[in-house]
Order: sequence, then structure tokens, then C-alpha cells
Amino acid sequence: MAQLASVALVAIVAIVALASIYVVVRAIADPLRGVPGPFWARFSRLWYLREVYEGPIVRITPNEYSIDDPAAEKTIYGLGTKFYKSPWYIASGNPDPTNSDLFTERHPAQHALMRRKVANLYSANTLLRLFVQRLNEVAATGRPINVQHWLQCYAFDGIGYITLSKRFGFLDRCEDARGMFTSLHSYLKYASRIGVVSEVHPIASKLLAKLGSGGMSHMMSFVGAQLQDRQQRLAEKEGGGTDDDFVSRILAQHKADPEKFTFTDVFSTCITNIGAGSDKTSISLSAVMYHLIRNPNMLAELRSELDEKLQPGKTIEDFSFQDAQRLPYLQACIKEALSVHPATGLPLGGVVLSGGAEILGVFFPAGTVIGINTWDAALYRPERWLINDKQQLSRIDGYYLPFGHGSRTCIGKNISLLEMSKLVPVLVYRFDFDLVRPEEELECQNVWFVKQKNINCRVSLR
Ligand code: HEM
Repeated sequence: MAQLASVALVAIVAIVALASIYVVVRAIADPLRGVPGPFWARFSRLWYLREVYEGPIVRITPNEYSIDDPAAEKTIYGLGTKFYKSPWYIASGNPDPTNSDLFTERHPAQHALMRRKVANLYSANTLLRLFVQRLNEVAATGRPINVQHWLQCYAFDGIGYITLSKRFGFLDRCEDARGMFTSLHSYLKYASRIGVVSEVHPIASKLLAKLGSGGMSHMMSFVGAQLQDRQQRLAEKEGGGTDDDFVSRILAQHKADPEKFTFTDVFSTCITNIGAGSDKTSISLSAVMYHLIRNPNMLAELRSELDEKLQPGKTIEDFSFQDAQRLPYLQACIKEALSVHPATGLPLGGVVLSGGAEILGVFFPAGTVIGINTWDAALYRPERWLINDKQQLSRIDGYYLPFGHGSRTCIGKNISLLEMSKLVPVLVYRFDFDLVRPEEELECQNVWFVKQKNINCRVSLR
């Protein structure tokens, strides 16, 4: 027995020694060893779970680099790119690779095919009245609210409505009654961490499911029940046409060609909408509101633009998306907030294709993972989007990446811009928001989505 234990010990020591030699030799022989980054990123992916580092090209793992260069956007994400999404995306999806969805499908051709199937459903159209009613009620009580949480209720009900023509019901009491925010948050924590070591995703996800911590299970059962209900209604309506909403159109596509557009496609499109389109919209809306609350001069400027453009006999709620798009200061406030606080906070990784790629004079061999982080931290200054200097505008626009870029740009971008353009004018026109603790810095948590934690305000009617 003692002999067996010492053989096992020798074997373990030998494996550890060989692995260490391999890691050190790989780091020394690495043609990209000149790229700066944290020391431990030369040897292991694990440091990525905690640190931040700045520079034009930064090593973030032994085989992964974060790039800060707008010209690289086209190379990595441009339409027709052959770059695969990086292995990080694996942990966000179904462990069964045949059940991928638009967000997690890594193969460029498969991804393009999937995207073509649903692209027409995302052309842009609200829960404004209900949200304003809730704010009116809370304003009457003087009770402080967490603005991010309330906007999350708005965004969740919004995306439920847009996708399934059914609200989840968060705006009824502005509470996470179904535990869905918590579920999505634990899913994001899981995906952002396990994405770093995505090889363990098939085992880790099974283990979590056994422990009853599935993350998305609430959402899946809600979506499943709504789809079943709608299918039944459509069947009863046979010959009588379909409703003109997202879910009817997607089910009609499935009915027309169930092999090309399978029920799994229907389900994963709806789930992806809700996972991808709720928190990111609420984080972006919170960013717009936070910076306006923090900058009273800019808030006053926006309000005077709204006063000026509001036609006699109309209310602020009558402003259409088209009207809002013609308000330069409003659009600059939104764009600037998404610039200084993009909803996602990790590099959007892509695997370098065969033949390699040269970026900022550095050659990255095939198989290396490179990506651009959407964060372009700067002072909040909407005015910088309102200049006439085309060259300067195009330079700053090159760094604007909150929705990603090219072939994998956010498919829900128009929907969320519409939601923001409709809601922000109403909020700033109807209400005052006063931070409960203005002396506190903004606190955020990065779980791939960078969530604000402490935008606590008292709301009052203007
Ligand atoms: C302000 C709100 C939003 C922001 C900031 C945002 C941002 C992003 C970003 C950065 C990506 C990742 C691109 C990549 O991995 O390279 C993405 C992808 C995606 N978003 Fe959004 N998003 C928002 C709202 C929405 C909404 C409302 C929907 C659905 C209705 C949606 C659906 C998707 C989908 C399906 C993808 C995957 C697209 C693909 O890979 O082809 N997003 N979004």
C-alpha cells in the first residue's frame, strides 16, 4: 500500500514538473512574448478572472490578446470575416454543440445562416405608460428606489413583450417576483468565469443542473409555456392569418419549413432575446440616467431641447422614435453614456484565421484569440458628438463599440435604441431624480455585463 502511494506521488510530481516545464518553455518560445500584460497571463488563463490592465495590445492569457485599435474591428468582426467567436462563448450556450444559438454559434458560416433566418424579425416598436405610472406612485411616497433595478423591471417586461407579446409582470410591483433577475445573474457569473476554461463547461453545467442551480430554468419554462400557448391559439385560428408580432412571425416561419427553421431555432431565438436584450438594455438606460443625474447642466440642456421641440397640444409621451432621432442632444447623451459605460465589459474574442493576422504591426498566428474590449473609459461629455469636424467624429466613432461590430453586431440594436429614445425623454421631462448618497462613487460588478449597483434615488414629479 505504502509502495503504491509513493508511486502515485512520484507520478503526480512528474506530471506537475513536466506541465511546469511545458508552460515555461512555451512562454519563452512564444513569438508574441514581447506583448505586455500581467506576468501570470504568460503562464495561465486563471488570472483573467480578476485583473485589469491597459495598453494598445495586452496579453490576457497565454494565447489571448486584448486590442485597443478601431482599425482592428473590420479585421476581427467585419462582414464576411472568417474569424471564429472565441471558445469563451462556449460556456454561455447549451453544452450540446448541435443546439447552439445565435449568440454562441462560433462557426462564421453557420452563424451567418442562423442570422439570416431571423434578421427580418428585428426591424424595430411599449410599456411607457405602466413605467411612468409606477414612478408616479413611488414619487408620491418619497421612498428611495434603486434606479438600475427599476429599469431592469422595465427592460425585462419590454423584452418579454417584444418577443412573446406578454409581459413577465415585473412592472406590476417593480419586484423580481419570479427570481428571474437572480437566475440571469447567476447564469452570467457562470458564463463569464467558465468561459475562461470553457473545456469544463459540459461537466460544470451538468453538475450545476444536478445541484438544482440551472440559472436559466425559470426563463426557459416561462418561454416554453408561452410558445405552447401561442401555438395552440394559432392552430385554433387556422386559415384566419397570424398576429403581426415577433412570436407569430417566428412560429409562422417554423410552420412553413419546420426542417429549415426548427422548433429549437424558435425556442433559442426567444431565450437569446431575453438573455441578451434585458440586462444590457437596463444597464445602458441606467448609464444614460446616471450621467444625466450627475451632470445637472447637461440635464438642463436636454430638457430645454425637449421643451423647444415639443409641439403645442402634444405630450412628451407622443414623441415618436423618429421625433427622438431628430433631437441631437438627446442622441448625443445616449451615445455618450453607452460610450463611457458599455453594457459588456470583456473583449469580444475572435480566433485568428489560418494565415494569421497583423494588427498594430504585431503578427498573430492562426489560433490566437484576439478581441476588442467595448470599454473606452472617458469623461461623460455628450458635446463631443456634436462637432462639425468629420474627421474627428469618425475617429471617436471608431472607438464606439457598445453593440459590437460587423457580422456579429448586436441584432437587437434598433430595438434597444428605440426603447431608450422613447423612455429617456419621458423620464427627464416628468421626473427629478436625486441621489440618496451623492458623495458615493458608482459601484459596478463585471459579470460580462457591467451592472451598476448603487444608483439609489428619490424620485419626485417636476
Ligand atoms: C442597449 C442594449 C444592448 C446592448 C448594449 C447590446 C450589446 C450587444 C453586444 C456587445 C453583443 C455582442 C457582440 C459579440 O459578441 O461580438 C450583442 C449581441 C447580441 N445581442 Fe445585443 N445588446 C443590446 C440589446 C439587445 C436586444 C434588445 C436584443 C434582442 C432583442 C439583443 C440581442 C442580441 C443577440 C441575439 C446577439 C448575438 C448576435 C450575433 O452574434 O449575431 N441585444 N449585443
